Amino acid sequence: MADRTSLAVRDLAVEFRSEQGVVRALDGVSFDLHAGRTLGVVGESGCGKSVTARSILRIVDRPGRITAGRMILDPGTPREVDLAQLDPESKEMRGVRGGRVGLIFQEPMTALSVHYTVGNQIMEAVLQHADISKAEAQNRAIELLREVGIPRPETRISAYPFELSGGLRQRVGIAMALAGDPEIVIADEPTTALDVTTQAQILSLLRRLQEEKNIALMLITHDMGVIAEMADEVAVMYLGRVVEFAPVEEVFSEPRHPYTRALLRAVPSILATPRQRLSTIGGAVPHPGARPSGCPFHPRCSEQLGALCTEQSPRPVPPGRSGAACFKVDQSEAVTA
Ligand SMILES: Nc1ncnc2c1ncn2[C@@H]1O[C@H](COP(=O)(O)OP(=O)(O)OP(=O)(O)O)[C@@H](O)[C@H]1O
Repeated sequence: MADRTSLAVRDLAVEFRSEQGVVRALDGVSFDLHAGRTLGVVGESGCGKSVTARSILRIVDRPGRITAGRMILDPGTPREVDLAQLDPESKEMRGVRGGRVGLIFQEPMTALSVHYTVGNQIMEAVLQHADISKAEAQNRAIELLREVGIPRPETRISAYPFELSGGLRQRVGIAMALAGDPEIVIADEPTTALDVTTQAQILSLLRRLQEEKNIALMLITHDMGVIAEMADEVAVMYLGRVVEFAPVEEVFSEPRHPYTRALLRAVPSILATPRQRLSTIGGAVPHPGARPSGCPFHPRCSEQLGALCTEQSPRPVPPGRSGAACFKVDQSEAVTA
């Protein structure tokens, strides 16, 4: 199948301004999402994963603001639109949110109300994006519940979310995300709140649905295990930047950025003995309001090259290409070129 780009994000910058100062949560983020493929977005807490997702859907919390960049949905087609230019409250953006782009939350109750049955809520979501009758929407809701593997969907549509287990609730969350027949689905830590067995089931469901519907999936996680299992390509984020981008095999077999290597060292290995301590990354992620000069990772980097890294900012990874924003990588690639 042709490699169709569903979304092209370029040089995206987001700032939160308050009396305490300006926090640059995203600092020139670029990547593409492709139909039928999964982009895994990984990084420690606070690196900008959720703000990236929320920017695409134009639901960044106040006082957050997109200050630069483009987010082109369906580039090069008659349906092309720059989401960064749309009014978040406009009809067009409401059609994108939950329609052309679906969102799966870590906690499904974020998307669900306790006051309505799951059937009513999915029907409502279907009706927002399709001009069909209520009876047709109800059939579609049952069909969606079946697609996400909910047993006896004809009776389950009458259940309230709190009557369902965490795993079934997340399946309903996925059904909600699919209600508008999206071409892109953004899943923000969709399995973090679940036990390991349920996590595996939900990931395999996501993979099956993605393949069947040729969805471009953006999967946000802090878990390298989830990345290994699900991603085709990986964007590693640090302090509001994509510091490495590569196909998943490359990220695991030859990680380029010192930060990616540190993340991989922090993953527990099945070969480790119970007493072997987990490697953790030294130091904490600085607050984006106090961004270090030069390469933002330099204060924690064991491989830094002195003034180059402390004073200058490495080039961002050009979208669509494998690479790392790192002077050491630039130097070693120059030597081998
Ligand atoms: N509502 C807000 N007000 C002020 N700053 C915010 C707000 N939301 C996010 N930020 C800033 O944006 C940065 C990135 O946040 P984001 O939630 O995208 O991180 P994340 O990588 O998704 O982390 P986590 O894994 O903990 O969800 C944060 O460090 C914070 O400084």
